[in-house]
Amino acid sequence: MDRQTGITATPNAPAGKIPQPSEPLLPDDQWGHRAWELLQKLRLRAPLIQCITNVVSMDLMANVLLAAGASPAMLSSIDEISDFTPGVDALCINIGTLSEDGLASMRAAAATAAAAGRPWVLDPVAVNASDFRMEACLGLLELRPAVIRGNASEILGLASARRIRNSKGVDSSHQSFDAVEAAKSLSRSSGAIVAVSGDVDYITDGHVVVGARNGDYMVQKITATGCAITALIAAFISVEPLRALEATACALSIFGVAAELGMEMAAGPASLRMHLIDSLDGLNEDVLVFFFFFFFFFGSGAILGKSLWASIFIYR
Ligand SMILES: Nc1ncnc2c1ncn2[C@@H]1O[C@H](COP(=O)(O)OP(=O)(O)OP(=O)(O)O)[C@@H](O)[C@H]1O
Ligand SMILES: Cc1ncsc1CCO
Ligand SMILES: [Mg+2]
Repeated sequence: MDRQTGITATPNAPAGKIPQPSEPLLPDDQWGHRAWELLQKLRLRAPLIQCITNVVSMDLMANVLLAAGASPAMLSSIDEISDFTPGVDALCINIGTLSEDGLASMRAAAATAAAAGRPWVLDPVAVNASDFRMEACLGLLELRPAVIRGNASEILGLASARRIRNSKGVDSSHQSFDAVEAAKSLSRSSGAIVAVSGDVDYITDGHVVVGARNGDYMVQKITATGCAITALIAAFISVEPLRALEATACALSIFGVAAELGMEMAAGPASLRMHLIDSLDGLNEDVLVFFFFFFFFFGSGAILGKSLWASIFIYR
């Protein structure tokens, strides 16, 4: 496991078989540096990210993208896609508040992005809730997303192409670990990198599985954080499209670092939302070390229990 970010690279293959990653896998001790490097690259390029997303997530998603250094655009009318989408750096599609019109826009935008060589990512929110959603997602998969990010229940349902019974809407009824095999199978069938969020986030190209441990339990209490992370993944892969597994893991980890840092200042979900955005803005390795010492001497002491902080400290 990389000490700085908590990312673990696990060649998850049957005994005796050598995993065949879609991209060369970083050695364990290089993931931390890579995450910061990609965040820096993102800030320098300020990629334009189009998001066709649900009405609940729009504000948080746009603010998370801005704080990370990207340029969000929540344009969703089908009449604007041919003008706008070919010029974006990446596209994020989220079916959270799906409608017939919305789906037509999503399909047109995904096809346009793909034709223009722009990567697009899919967030299959509540895919188990209705046949309409499941069929919409299965149709979108044919348009070849670069990354699919969902919670465990969503990935389990989408991987089997059948609605799972004990799901409860937009929140997960499963642990991320339970969806690892489903994620691998979905990745192989769709050709996309698949990320499952949860206490540990798992990311796979169908051959190897990478885990990212950063984050805080309280993040789940803020609606649309998963949606915002999917948009952040779009921003990361736009600056490193040929290493989408790496970029996806780094995006999840960086968001988790911001959540851990934000949690040091938060009293609950509402203030965490604010502090998370503040933390992501301007976050870099040096800032993190400064905050580590600050909270170590003046904070609650909770910092000592966090893998990131302890790891970063030991790493240095
Ligand atoms: N049990 C947990 N402990 C710590 N962090 C968690 C836990 N569950 C989820 N998270 C974190 O919460 C964030 C959102 O993930 P989650 O799985 O809740 O997405 P989601 O269900 O798609 O969210 P939403 O639909 O509200 O956007 C991720 O950063 C994830 O790492
Ligand atoms: C609560 C909610 N309902 C539809 S989308 C959404 C945001 C979290 O996915
Ligand atoms: Mg979700």
